[in-house]
Amino acid sequence: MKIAIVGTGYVGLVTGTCFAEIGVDVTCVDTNNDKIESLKKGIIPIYENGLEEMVLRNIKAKRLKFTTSLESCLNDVEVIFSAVGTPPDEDGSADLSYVLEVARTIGRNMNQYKLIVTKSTVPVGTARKVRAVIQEELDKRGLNITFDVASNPEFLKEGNAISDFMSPDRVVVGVESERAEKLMSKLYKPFLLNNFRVIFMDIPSAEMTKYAANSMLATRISFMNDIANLCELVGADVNMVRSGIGSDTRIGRKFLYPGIGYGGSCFPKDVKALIKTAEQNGYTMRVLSAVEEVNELQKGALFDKLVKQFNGNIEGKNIALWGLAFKPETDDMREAPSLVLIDKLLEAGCHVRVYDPASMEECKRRIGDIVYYACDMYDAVLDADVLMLVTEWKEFRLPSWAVIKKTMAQQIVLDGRNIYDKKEMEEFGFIYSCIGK
Ligand SMILES: NC(=O)C1=CN([C@@H]2O[C@H](COP(=O)(O)OP(=O)(O)OC[C@H]3O[C@@H](n4cnc5c(N)ncnc54)[C@H](O)[C@@H]3O)[C@@H](O)[C@H]2O)C=CC1
Ligand SMILES: O=C(O)[C@H]1O[C@H](OP(=O)(O)OP(=O)(O)OC[C@H]2O[C@@H](n3ccc(=O)[nH]c3=O)[C@H](O)[C@@H]2O)[C@H](O)[C@@H](O)[C@@H]1O
Repeated sequence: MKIAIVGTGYVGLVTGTCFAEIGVDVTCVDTNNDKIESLKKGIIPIYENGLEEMVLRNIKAKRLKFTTSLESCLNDVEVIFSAVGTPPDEDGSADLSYVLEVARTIGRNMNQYKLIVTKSTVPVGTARKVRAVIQEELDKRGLNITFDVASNPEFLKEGNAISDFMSPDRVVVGVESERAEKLMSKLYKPFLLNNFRVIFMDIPSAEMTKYAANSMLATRISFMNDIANLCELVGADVNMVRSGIGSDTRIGRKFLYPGIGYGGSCFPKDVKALIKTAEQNGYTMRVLSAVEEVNELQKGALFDKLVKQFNGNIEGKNIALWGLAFKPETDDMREAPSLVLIDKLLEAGCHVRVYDPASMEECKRRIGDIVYYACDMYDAVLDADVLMLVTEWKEFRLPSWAVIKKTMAQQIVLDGRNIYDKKEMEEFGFIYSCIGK
């Protein structure tokens, strides 16, 4: 089977490579020429565990190709997945210009049946717009060609993308025709041979499912951050509370970790977009507005602890930051809480030394040389008054505290991800504070 994937970002590249891995003939398309030239050589533009080997293997097997021209491969393929970006518009709603541009190119160039699948996260009604744009282009060309549109939102997590895609909890597919349903079943069957978990539904429900899923996960995080903040005030330990409530199977253990707020390219943008969709339909998403508000405040949690620790006198303090990415196992810094923290620290006159195993280049690209980029985690804490743990990378979990203690000017650790043990840290001689304890 031959398919095209348009957009070779986190989602498109993983989708294309995973389909190639199960034997599909895949052409990945992107308008970014540099990206495509690198990919042709097997150099991948993102940090994602296991992806590079898989890309190289499938290029070698000639199942994975890259091009900047959708036109050139369009009439060779039956199914086109669109995985281009849907960034937030100025008012928070999803910007559909890339999605509709892809639809227009398809309408202008297709000569026989196509199934056009939207994988990007898009608001309800987008598939209808995609269909209308393609039809408009076909009408201009005076052609009467049958085509289907489908919605197949993606639920992979960065850092775990390949395994999420290869063995998903479920695949959600919105379709309008039997032909489309058959094609999508055929494509996903190899991933789910012994336990077929493709949930077929109407297209608006599939589009809505994606926003509801991300919003539910964001809600759990903000709820736990609220609980954590209250735990601190009343003398409870949120880690205990988390384990106490998480063992109720109705609640479950996942996504209950308090921290310094959720970031990334999706939770912030998708929560905003759903609030906007409701607004456009005369409804108010009260819970989600609170989720957003709690998250914005939570990004300041470590800074507030720092201010409290020094009774407001933080000017000139040396602060070491471990972690920059919005979560471990990725170099992605979109909406990363670290950026908000760095801003606050610099504005207050602190000196900031940072270290992240994967995001140093990305951070330089975003903020330049306004902070010191340490060569490793130990270099970052040199003469530091305070160490702030921002992203819970594995290599930060069991550091050599004896070395760190000697290196730091003052022994203060503020843990934004609750990965250290308070008692142990105090025994080592550190002043230690985390979230919700
Ligand atoms: N990043 C993630 O973990 C997840 C993202 N999503 C959704 O998937 C969509 C894509 O997200 P990412 O992969 O993170 O975006 P990205 O920004 O990493 O990649 C998008 C790619 O599309 C390309 N592009 C834009 N217009 C194009 C066009 N007309 N033709 C060909 N290529 C074009 C861009 O050059 C870019 O390489 C978004 O809607 C996002 O919300 C869904 C699940 C997970
Ligand atoms: O639509 C998307 O793009 C994706 O968004 C999230 O995936 P991702 O953003 O890659 O990362 P997560 O692991 O969900 O983490 C998001 C943020 O929440 C924070 N988080 C997560 C879990 C938790 O318990 N506590 C918490 O603060 C993380 O630190 C991170 O900043 C969803 O988990 C994916 O299912 C979805 O496909």
